[in-house]
Amino acid sequence: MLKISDLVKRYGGGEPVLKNLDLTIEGESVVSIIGSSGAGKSTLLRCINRLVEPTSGSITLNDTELTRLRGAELRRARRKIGMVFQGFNLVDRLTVMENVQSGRLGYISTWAALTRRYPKDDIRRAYELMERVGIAHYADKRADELSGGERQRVGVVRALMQKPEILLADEPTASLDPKTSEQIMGLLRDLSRELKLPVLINIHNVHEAREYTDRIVGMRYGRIIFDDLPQALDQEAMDRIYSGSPAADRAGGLKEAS
Ligand SMILES: Nc1ncnc2c1ncn2[C@@H]1O[C@H](COP(=O)(O)OP(=O)(O)OP(=O)(O)O)[C@@H](O)[C@H]1O
Repeated sequence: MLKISDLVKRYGGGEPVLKNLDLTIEGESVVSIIGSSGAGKSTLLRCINRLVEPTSGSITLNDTELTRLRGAELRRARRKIGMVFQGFNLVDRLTVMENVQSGRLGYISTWAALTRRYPKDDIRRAYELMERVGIAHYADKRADELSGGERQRVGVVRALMQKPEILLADEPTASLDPKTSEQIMGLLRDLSRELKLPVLINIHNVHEAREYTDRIVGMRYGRIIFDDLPQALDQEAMDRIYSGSPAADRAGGLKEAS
């Protein structure tokens, strides 16, 4: 379970961009965060894995209070948080298998990693996961020879190799065409169920949030102003979340979804 309490983030001396946020996510649910550009969605995700340092408040993942950790303890705790990125963040010149195994860095010795002598169990797990997401036949291909959807599948497998306790996805479909986007969203939803893994997705596409996630959290000016089932996201709620924002901010809104 992820529990965020009274989270505040202020960059420099300015206004807080996260204002006393409370959010709890239980296992096996896929939660999307929507909101206009600048609402604080990425900052929230980055506070969870401490890429951004919260100003105050607490974030607890299962029994570990992430906000208190420093140094080696923080590095250990970060391994429990899988991350999937908009731009995939693969190493292009490495193979799919090498990219996937980089999810085990921090678990295996530097020597094993440098000489590509991955433990047998890690190779078995990598093949199982690659098989599951349909990229096992690309194991020896260079990452830059794959399509966007295939690259994102590599990104997902790399994150799962960490055996994470939660998966955070920061705009995971923003670089993909609509059909591939839906496949990746469907995959994240199915993996969440199969692995009993909570997944938190920062997403601009409201249609995908409604179709593929169990719960939608709407942010505006650093606050959560909507937190409900997808079917509760009606026009009035959309207007509250997006009023005054450019149309592009509500990509795939209610009209396109219906
Ligand atoms: N490193 C930083 N230093 C200063 N201000 C920042 C920094 N990162 C983000 N901000 C500000 O914090 C606010 C929230 O940004 P954030 O990126 O979290 O929003 P977002 O909802 O993810 O937006 P988008 O959908 O455009 O990615 C914005 O006003 C942004 O300018």
